Amino acid sequence: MADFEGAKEHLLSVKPENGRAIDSKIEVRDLTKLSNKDQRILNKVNVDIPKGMIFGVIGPSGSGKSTFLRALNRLWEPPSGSVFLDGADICELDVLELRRKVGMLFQLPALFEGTVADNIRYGPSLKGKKLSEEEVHKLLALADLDSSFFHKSGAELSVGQAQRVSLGRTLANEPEVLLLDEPTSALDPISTQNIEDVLVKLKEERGMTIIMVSHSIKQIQRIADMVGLLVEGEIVEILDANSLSEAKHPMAQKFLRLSS
Ligand SMILES: Nc1ncnc2c1ncn2[C@@H]1O[C@H](COP(=O)(O)OP(=O)(O)OP(=O)(O)O)[C@@H](O)[C@H]1O
Repeated sequence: MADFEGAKEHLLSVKPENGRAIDSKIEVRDLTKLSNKDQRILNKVNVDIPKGMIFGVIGPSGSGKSTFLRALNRLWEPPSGSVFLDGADICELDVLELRRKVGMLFQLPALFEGTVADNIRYGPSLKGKKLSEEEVHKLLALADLDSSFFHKSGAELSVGQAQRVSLGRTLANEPEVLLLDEPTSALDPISTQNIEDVLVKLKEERGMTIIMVSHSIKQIQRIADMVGLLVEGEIVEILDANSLSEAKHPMAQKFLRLSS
């Protein structure tokens, strides 16, 4: 397991606005989003996410978790505030290149027509690269799918299998960061565990930075290193995933009490 103790201490002790955290992969500064009716969906969110960490995002329904996640690969453009990837403002990066580096997985998998191999090959093909059979098999294995899936049609897969193909398709772009929006909420416990195992492996073996929204406190405790608690569009606390009971914000305490 990677040693995050220094990064954790730093994250817990330094206010992001006071400067860049050590080895941050993602820095979010004063990220704000208003709704059409001028309601604050996100309100000056500041957070530094260290490289190679699984960072969980939890909070009540409607608190802005998905909106936060979607800002990180420009599924919406921040009207106010900034997001930096390795110190570079993401608004200054080519958006397709950004989305290769910062891959995203949603609650429900949406596969393209065709075989599993077609799906896995899709991202690289946009850059003119055709993955070899061996490369596809490696990606299948990485997503915990055996070689029998290669020729299967996306339409004949279970939701759990399709979610793993989605993960393999995202990994084919060789992302450095994975954004996951409740990726296991539609899955049974076994499929959930398969995905969790893959995520932990990606972190430990590839140093991938993973940011995951989840409604499951238990899941966050199982796999996350740090957790950001979003309440009414604000990150009110950042905690060690093993110390959620130490939350001090009253809404955070209430949310955690009712969720456990
Ligand atoms: N494009 C939009 N226009 C207006 N309001 C929006 C838009 N997108 C989201 N919202 C509102 O912003 C708030 C936050 O939504 P978001 O989906 O980010 O919350 P969430 O924490 O992910 O919720 P959940 O846990 O239920 O998925 C909600 O009140 C939602 O209705």
